[in-house]
Amino acid sequence: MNTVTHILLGQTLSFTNDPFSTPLEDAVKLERRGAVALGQGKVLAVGAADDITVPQDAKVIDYGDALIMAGFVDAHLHYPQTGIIASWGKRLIDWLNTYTFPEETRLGDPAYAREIAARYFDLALANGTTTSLSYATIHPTSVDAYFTEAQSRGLRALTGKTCMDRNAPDGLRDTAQSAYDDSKALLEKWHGVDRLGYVITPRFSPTSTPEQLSALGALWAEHPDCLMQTHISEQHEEIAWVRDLFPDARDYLDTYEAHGLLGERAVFGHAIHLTEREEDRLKEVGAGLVHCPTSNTFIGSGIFETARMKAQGQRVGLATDTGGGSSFSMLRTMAAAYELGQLKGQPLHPAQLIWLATCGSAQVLHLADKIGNLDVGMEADLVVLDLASTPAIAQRSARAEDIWEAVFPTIMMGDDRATKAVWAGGKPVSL
Ligand SMILES: Nc1nc2[nH]cnc2c(=O)[nH]1
Ligand SMILES: [Zn+2]
Repeated sequence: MNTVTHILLGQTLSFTNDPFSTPLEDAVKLERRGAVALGQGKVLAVGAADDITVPQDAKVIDYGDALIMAGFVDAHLHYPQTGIIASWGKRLIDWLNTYTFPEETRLGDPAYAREIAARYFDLALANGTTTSLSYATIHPTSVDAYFTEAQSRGLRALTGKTCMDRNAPDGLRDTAQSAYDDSKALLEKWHGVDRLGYVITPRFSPTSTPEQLSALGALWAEHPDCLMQTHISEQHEEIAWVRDLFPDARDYLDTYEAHGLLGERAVFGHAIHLTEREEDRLKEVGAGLVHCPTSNTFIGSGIFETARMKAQGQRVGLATDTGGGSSFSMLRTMAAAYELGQLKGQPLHPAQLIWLATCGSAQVLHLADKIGNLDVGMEADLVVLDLASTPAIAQRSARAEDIWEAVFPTIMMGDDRATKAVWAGGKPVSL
């Protein structure tokens, strides 16, 4: 028997289809005065408040005009870079060497890794992000720190030990064999425990030898239910470097494919400057591409063409890429995606932006049957957004003529002040 423990009242937003390929009226279900019934960590009912019966023992929480929707799913970030977010003036390779690698070295200290993991989840939850797919550092204890923190908060969370056996400083390199052994041990320890998922994680081709890529490809073949995440085609200098390092590869994607690191459960961060062959192959395989718009402008990488990639039939998610990205907020990230779309003459509709930050990312993570949408049977990970969280936003949303005009000012100008409440696994999160 499913016992309803909580009824949440407010405006509700659910997706019934992908708004990139389906007209809005058939893609989104909105209730002006909606209700969500929760119990056993799941969504048990969603509908018009008038249509939902409130069991006697259920606690009713009325959020007024606030928007109740699925919690945000951040499909690519680096929790170890929390402390160096917003570091000035470098492009990718310089940025890695100057800011990132020294900070990631510090996470070799398990106590520091625990401190940063806790800080990261505090910030993510304050911004309404309920699931994060993060990179860890090369240190196995950095994976333990992240999973332990997520587990204690009841979160669905994913990460993996970042593997690098070349072109990284002393103290931040493993080997092909130790990357395989450590990843395997962590996978066996954490994958499928509670709401946690292990992700096989070669950082990117420049920091892995062909031997290491092959070792991780072999591990993935032994555990095909895991995701594999890495970076691809973020900056032109990086692509040229990959060409030098892998002279026999057809292109950047081939450096992964040749080593068993391409498949439906692959999650590629950035994917900005792809060749036609790479785009065709990624689509054929059904791999996930993750758009990281604040990172792409912050590091000066280029413009991912979201609308074009979606029209091609690519699987696309959205992410902060903290700390190359300049924010912990998926609202800010949607705003950046909108602005980049404008630069390409392809403005994304607010429904498409929200879909990317929830359903789209969940699809890339192969978790769309569990998270990323407000629907019966889904895990109860929710964010409740105040659509009038600042005077500037409130005065604009006050004259809105429909929900999209009401929500767009929060997408463009909102931050953690818009997070009225967060629910994770059916429980309220204290913010
Ligand atoms: N933005 C970003 N790109 C990368 N490519 C390889 N590592 C990284 C990283 O940490 N951040
Ligand atoms: Zn990244």
